[in-house]
Amino acid sequence: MTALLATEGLTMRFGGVVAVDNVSLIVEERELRCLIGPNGAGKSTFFRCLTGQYRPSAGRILWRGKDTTGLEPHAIARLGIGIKTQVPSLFDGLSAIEGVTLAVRRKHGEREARRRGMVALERLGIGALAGAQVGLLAHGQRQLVELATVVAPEPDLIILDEPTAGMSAEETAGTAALIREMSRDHAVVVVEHDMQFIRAIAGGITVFHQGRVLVEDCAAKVLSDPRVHDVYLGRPPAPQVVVPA
Ligand SMILES: Nc1ncnc2c1ncn2[C@@H]1O[C@H](COP(=O)(O)OP(=O)(O)OP(=O)(O)O)[C@@H](O)[C@H]1O
Repeated sequence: MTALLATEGLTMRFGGVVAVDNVSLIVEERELRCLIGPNGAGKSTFFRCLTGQYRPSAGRILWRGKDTTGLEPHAIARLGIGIKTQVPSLFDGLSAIEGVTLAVRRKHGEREARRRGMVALERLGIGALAGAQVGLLAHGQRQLVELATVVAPEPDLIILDEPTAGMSAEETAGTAALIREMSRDHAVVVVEHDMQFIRAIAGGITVFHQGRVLVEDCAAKVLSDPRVHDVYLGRPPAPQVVVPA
């Protein structure tokens, strides 16, 4: 069967630096995958190639088997890929529902866009914040509204760059649960540093190291792999790594 998203030999060079080195990766429908790795491993560069911010130096990106290498970000969004970068995308002066409605209005009329926006806010547990001004929300709440704008257009694939950055432990646990829930209907790829979050998500993990894929497996195996501990955590595996079923 054709994969939802595939990269073939994806490579990104900056002068003499090979930030992403011949990465072939497959994401299936409704798969939940975390991309992890130490600082400088190439995760952000890979993310930016997938989202159209960078045009790869070599290799291909295939969406449902079709070559989409080098498409601009707006064209990638139109394929059915929802992207959340670390850069805030919402206007401070809008209410949460106005912000989320904007994200859906391209595809639907105002009333239907608002209805879908409300569904997305409720799905993320923040329906009560619909009327709140985005600029006045706490950081974690704002992140959830940003996530709602990504989910509301019902993309087939959601790509998130460090969605829990700056969140409290409670918000991080809540976001992990939400992302697991989202992955029932959407494929989700998450670039993340937070090991608590990665354990809580317990999806598949791809570990980057020096621009390449070092290990790719389920969370339980990856988190107890000595190679991962060597390069990523810099210490031997903990005696017991508990991963939720
Ligand atoms: N625009 C750029 N110009 C030159 N070198 C770059 C550029 N962006 C990234 N690099 C280099 O490419 C390599 C991979 O960087 P990248 O930011 O993708 O890693 P990362 O895994 O996302 O790291 P972090 O977790 O710190 O964000 C690093 O050596 C980095 O210095």
